[in-house]
Amino acid sequence: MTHLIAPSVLSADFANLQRDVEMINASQADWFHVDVMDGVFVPNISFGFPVMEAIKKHAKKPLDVHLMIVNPDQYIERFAAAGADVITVHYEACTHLHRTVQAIHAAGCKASVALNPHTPAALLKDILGDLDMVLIMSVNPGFGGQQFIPNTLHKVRELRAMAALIKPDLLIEVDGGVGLHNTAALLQAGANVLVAGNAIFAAPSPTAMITELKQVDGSAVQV
Ligand SMILES: O=C(CO)[C@@H](O)[C@H](O)COP(=O)(O)O
Ligand SMILES: [Fe+2]
Repeated sequence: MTHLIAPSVLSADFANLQRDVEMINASQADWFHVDVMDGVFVPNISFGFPVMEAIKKHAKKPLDVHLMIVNPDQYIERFAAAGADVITVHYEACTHLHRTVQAIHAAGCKASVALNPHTPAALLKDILGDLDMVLIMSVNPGFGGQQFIPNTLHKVRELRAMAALIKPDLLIEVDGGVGLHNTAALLQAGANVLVAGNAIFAAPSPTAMITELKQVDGSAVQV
């Protein structure tokens, strides 16, 4: 499988949301990355169900929903009903993570767990076999446009090695500060889903940037 590109709608122009959704539909992007922030788990509030439903109404590609909220269990079914295809919950927000993952699957979605920059990949060992994806945060969650934390590369490599034994087809998504400068290295380390917000929406041509990110070949890079 070649890698997937998931533009982060958080960086879109919300006053022209339909235009930006159509741009992603017509581009080589694979998923819509939808960042939900509650102002408690992270120091920012983004949007909730009405905006997500508006995105879903026009989106022709899967919705990859990144829940930066406390008590995600309370809302799994509603996010599934609002059109989520992949649901990511944070390791740091779930006391009974196995139960949460089961609830995501029962709601008909792919299940994914996100790790904050300080959370070791090894903590997922006993649940990896139940996951479809792991999201590695390469910035502290809460805002778009932040700088990539370099230790992420090491963490992706470590997780890919762990997954080789337990879950070889695991998707590894990297989220935060991703752009043309680090895409090849991330692919080489073992990532296969890349979220990009600022790199795409601040580019002179977002569509062309998506094509460029999609065409990066990680095989030739040494990291
Ligand atoms: O989850 C988050 C931030 O918490 C991300 O999805 C960002 O929205 C990515 O934006 P860039 O760092 O690529 O600008
Ligand atoms: Fe995100």
